[in-house]
Amino acid sequence: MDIRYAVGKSQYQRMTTDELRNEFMVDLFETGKLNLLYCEVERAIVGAAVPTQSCLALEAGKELAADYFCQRREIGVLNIGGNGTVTVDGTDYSMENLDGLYIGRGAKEVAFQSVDKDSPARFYLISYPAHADYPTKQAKKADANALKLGSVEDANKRTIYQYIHENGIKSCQLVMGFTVLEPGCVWNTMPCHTHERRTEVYLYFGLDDDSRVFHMMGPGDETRHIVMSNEQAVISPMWSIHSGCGTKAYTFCWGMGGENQRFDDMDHIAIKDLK
Ligand SMILES: O=C(O)C(=O)C[C@H](O)C(=O)CO
Ligand SMILES: [Zn+2]
Repeated sequence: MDIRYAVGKSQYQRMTTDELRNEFMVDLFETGKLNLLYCEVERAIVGAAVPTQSCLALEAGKELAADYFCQRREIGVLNIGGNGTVTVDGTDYSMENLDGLYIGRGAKEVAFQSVDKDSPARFYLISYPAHADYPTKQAKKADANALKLGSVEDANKRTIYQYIHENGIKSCQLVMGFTVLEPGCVWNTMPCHTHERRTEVYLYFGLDDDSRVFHMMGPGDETRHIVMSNEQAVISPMWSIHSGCGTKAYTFCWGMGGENQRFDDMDHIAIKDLK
């Protein structure tokens, strides 16, 4: 597992494009592999599993000094690919496109499988340390708390589907879901915000080869952007906005961990104050 150390605000001010990409952008989807990245920020682990012929088992790795991955951790899973299965301690969860799964602390064996190796499942994972056991539970788009935000005039009409949150699937600190932009809408989270109480990771997906999302980051008065392509994730530290503008509509998975789970606990920044 690679480790990504945290970058401070003052270091950020002087970083080049390549340095920003190397420190904050995460590229983990690889056919036939399960790749993980350990982030110092909130001790998040971000991962991607794309099983083909055989199933891929989630191992703790030496970085966790644990008997198994979920000994002290919880995980959120989102399938952004073809049909697949996640097996948790002998129970199979069938995962269609955009199905989610919360895996609680204490689950000993977790494995990922595809139904069709030519149209594999693409599992995105986000994990944080957990202090209590909550039951493993599947999430379906039809059961998500759906928040409709934005407008066509502001090019930001979108639906936020909340899976793991205060009033939905229970967790210790993980809050997770995904946001779908309407065709022709390109902005997410604008007007933007920070929330020093939580850090966030975004995974952009549903982009074709020629499309990109300009992910906005940094304090509101000192923004930079990172150009993201399909299935790339980006770490958003506590001091950073997280917003994006695509060359066309896209979808993204957001996941957070930290001090609280209050989705609306945000420090909003007016567009006129951005620099
Ligand atoms: O579309 C949006 O707006 C979002 O999805 C916002 C993120 O979920 C977020 O930043 C939550 O803090
Ligand atoms: Zn946020």
